[in-house]
Amino acid sequence: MSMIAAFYGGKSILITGATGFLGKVLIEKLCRTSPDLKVIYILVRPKAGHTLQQRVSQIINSKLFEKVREVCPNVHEKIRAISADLNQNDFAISKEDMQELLSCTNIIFHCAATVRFDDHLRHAVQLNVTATQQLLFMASQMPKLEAFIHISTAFSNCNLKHIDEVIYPCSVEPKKIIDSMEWWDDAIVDEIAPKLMGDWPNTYTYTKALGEMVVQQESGNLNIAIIRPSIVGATWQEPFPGWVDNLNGPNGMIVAAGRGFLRAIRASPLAVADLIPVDTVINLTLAVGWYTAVHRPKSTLIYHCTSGNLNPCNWGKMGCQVLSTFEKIPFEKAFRRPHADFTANTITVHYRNAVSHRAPAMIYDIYLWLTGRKPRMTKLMNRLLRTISMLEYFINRSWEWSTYNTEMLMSELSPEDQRIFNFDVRQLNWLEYIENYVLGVKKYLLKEDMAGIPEAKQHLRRLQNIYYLFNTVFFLIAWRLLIARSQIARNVWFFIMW
Ligand SMILES: CCCCCCCCCCCCCCCCCCCCCCCC(=O)SCCNC(=O)CCNC(=O)[C@H](O)C(C)(C)COP(=O)(O)OP(=O)(O)OC[C@H]1O[C@@H](n2cnc3c(N)ncnc32)[C@H](O)[C@@H]1OP(=O)(O)O
Ligand SMILES: NC(=O)C1=CN([C@@H]2O[C@H](COP(=O)(O)OP(=O)(O)OC[C@H]3O[C@@H](n4cnc5c(N)ncnc54)[C@H](OP(=O)(O)O)[C@@H]3O)[C@@H](O)[C@H]2O)C=CC1
Repeated sequence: MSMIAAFYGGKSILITGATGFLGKVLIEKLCRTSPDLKVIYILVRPKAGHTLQQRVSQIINSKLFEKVREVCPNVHEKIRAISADLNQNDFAISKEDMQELLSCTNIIFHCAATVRFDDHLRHAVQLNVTATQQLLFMASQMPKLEAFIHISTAFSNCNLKHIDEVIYPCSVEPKKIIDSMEWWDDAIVDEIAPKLMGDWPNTYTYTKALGEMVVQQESGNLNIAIIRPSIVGATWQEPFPGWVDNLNGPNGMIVAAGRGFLRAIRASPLAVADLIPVDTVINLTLAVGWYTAVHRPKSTLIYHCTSGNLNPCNWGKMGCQVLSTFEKIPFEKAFRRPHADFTANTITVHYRNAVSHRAPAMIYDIYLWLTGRKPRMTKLMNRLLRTISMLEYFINRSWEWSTYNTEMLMSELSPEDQRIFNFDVRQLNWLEYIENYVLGVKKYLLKEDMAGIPEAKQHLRRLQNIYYLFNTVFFLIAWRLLIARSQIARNVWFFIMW
């Protein structure tokens, strides 16, 4: 019998960020392995014209929950959506709901965050720092609370090269920043942000570091643990390989490369690609929840959920495998035949952006304009280049994360739990994982049918022929202009003809 699965039986669990990438996989695994849990409270905001109930139904009826619907047919009754906005005071939760949460919750998993790199500092502080502080305050009023698990990121200290499982202080106290945000106007925040952020590359990583400090400072008597995943990718094994549903991190780049938009990216092929499958993160999270509640460690433990020091893979190997998977499993509606490489220096990057990214987009827009359609490719390409510029920081450096606590926890699990809640990334076969990842992007993110593969291959052959034709015409025109202007070129031409 799994001790972890049994532990969650009969429990009332509160999850923030339940509608996000990690949140959905967390609920899925909880409901599948502990169908006898009492209730999962999820804090959800109405969004994009959907009510809370519609949002929950969408999740439960999705492909990801296929197995859960078999194991736990009453899953609808297990999940109780509570209307909440983490940007509001008391999260705008009604009095009755708040009362129920305070009196019943046993475990909290805090996943909600803004993961945008370019978010305004005020908004990032509000969600990643102030909301964490408020949730801790709520937790301190919960008499039945056994554990509070905070999801952070391995990049919260990306300004360091070697990172231990400890909290590193930021130069300005988070409380001071929270207070200042109340009276600083946006102009002041914009001016002061670079100074506050120092060598953090974006507001996301900086505010996640502040969030950890808040957890440490406000932990009081709570049983708290922090999990720091690196770049979270598609599922490795559960509930099935390759599931992914957003464009964050590598996902958007795989789409852009597979559709032929992405031709070159500034990256160090030898830098470690510290990817971690989302089901591995969730298995560790559930194991940490159990361990923190049952063993009650004296201090707040931090768990690195990374792959680099146990089973490293670099961007070069990953890129090659992504491209070779496109040969077998091409994406539909490609703009150009997929082909991309890594560039190293700034001059090459500018050259490749002009020649391989902007020029084809402009040519295609001219074609759209000439055929009476709205040009859109240049705009799309500019967006892609902006996204790449934000990701570059993470693909040109390597970090070392120590994983003592994570390895300690692995050794504490029974063989049964090690199997059901596997977070041993040493068993991961990268080539197989990446192939399933690309396949998952095609099936679950782009919603493409496998039956369309022959047609997609034919489309790529057509694109190849257009490419050859275009190059031939371009070469002939260039050559014709050259021989019209240069005696040497004319001599070469007559020599060849002769
Ligand atoms: C030797 C051979 C070499 C071969 C090379 C070829 C290889 C191919 C690929 C290999 C993979 C390499 C990839 C490297 C990726 C590395 C990632 C590192 C990430 C480190 C993360 C740290 C981990 C974390 O803790 S947090 C989680 C990560 N967070 C994010 O990723 C968020 C990043 N996103 C943002 O900050 C924003 O979305 C931003 C700034 C990028 C874009 O903002 P903008 O306002 O312009 O757009 P949005 O409003 O967000 O969206 C508008 C529109 O665009 C669509 N979109 C969004 N993101 C992407 C994207 N990445 N790609 C494509 N499209 C995107 C979005 O859906 C919207 O579409 P609509 O139709 O308008 O709704
Ligand atoms: N994805 C990754 O690569 C990594 C993620 N992490 C961490 O994991 C956690 C989860 O990330 P991930 O699942 O990828 O993120 P997502 O962006 O997919 O999900 C974010 C979640 O937070 C919720 N949320 C955002 N703002 C509010 C608000 N004002 N009120 C209520 N809920 C809100 C979102 O709800 P809604 O659906 O309404 O927007 C969504 O459920 C984060 O803490 C992140 O820092 C760490 C390392 C890597």
